[in-house]
Amino acid sequence: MHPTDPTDHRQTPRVLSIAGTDPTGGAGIQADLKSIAANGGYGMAVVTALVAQNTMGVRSVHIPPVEFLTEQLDSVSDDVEIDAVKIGMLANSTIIEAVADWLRRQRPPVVVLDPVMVATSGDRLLDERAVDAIRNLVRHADLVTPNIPELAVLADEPAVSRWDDVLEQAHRVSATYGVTVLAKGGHLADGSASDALVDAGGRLSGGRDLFEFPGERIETTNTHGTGCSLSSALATLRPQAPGWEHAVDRAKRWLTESITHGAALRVGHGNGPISHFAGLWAGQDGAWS
Ligand SMILES: Nc1ncnc2c1ncn2[C@@H]1O[C@H](COP(=O)(O)OP(=O)(O)O)[C@@H](O)[C@H]1O
Ligand SMILES: Cc1ncc(COP(=O)(O)O)c(N)n1
Repeated sequence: MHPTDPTDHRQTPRVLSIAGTDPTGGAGIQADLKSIAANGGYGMAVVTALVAQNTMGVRSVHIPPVEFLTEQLDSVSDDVEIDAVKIGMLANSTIIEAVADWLRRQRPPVVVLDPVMVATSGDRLLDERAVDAIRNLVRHADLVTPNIPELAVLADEPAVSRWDDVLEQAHRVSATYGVTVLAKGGHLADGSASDALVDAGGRLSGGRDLFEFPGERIETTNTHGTGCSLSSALATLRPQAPGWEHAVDRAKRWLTESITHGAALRVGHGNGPISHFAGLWAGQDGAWS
């Protein structure tokens, strides 16, 4: 039963995305809102940066004054009880500080941080000088979801390419920052796309420090926004699930189906988007009454 069923007293999670934009709808805030809806949440969004981008790359970035960011954040939290927040593109250290300040004042029960640094196209989305600030922000999160290059930056170590090394690096990041880590294997070169939930403090169910989520690489170029979509799905599912591993298991199954059906959308000429509602649409027969 879905939580919006009036006979069901569970609350639909109210989920806030704090992120940049993608006018082609595949990544950033636009992807987050679709992902939150597809996973049973009520989506809200605060924009950190306006990004002129498409499936082929980033053209330019416009950053509104930081006071306006704080005004947006307070507008939401002064009015709405937020069950979970997903933080994505933050662009520079001034924005990171403003989000950290707001978290100190208004911390929602679930905070997922996707430490966005570089787009799939290779364009930078975080100022190189802001790396220390993002490392500090990790300490405010419950879950951080780095891809392999981002994991290495957080660890302040060279990037690794073997899965066992990824797990060890994720363990060190978890211990250093006191945070649960979802290490994402989408950048592995061996035909797999496995992820792993790692917590050096044994905060996972049963006091475990590792849950692995094996996955096979789908042959597709529709991977724009996979990280954005996964982190918002996790922020949405965590308030509904008994533990992080349950949320990751469901999110990964949903993401795999959404990646599989991305190409059918025929959006753009580069790295296309995923199909966030493929599972929902599969249940519709298409006949008009
Ligand atoms: N080609 C693919 N086939 C299946 N799963 C994928 C593929 N590419 C990425 N994923 C999955 O998408 C999610 C995002 O992974 P990744 O690409 O590593 O992060 P990011 O989008 O932040 O760079 C992970 O769950 C990863 O396993
Ligand atoms: C505004 C914004 N945020 C994040 C990404 C990264 O996307 P991906 O999930 O493909 O790494 C992006 N391209 N644009």
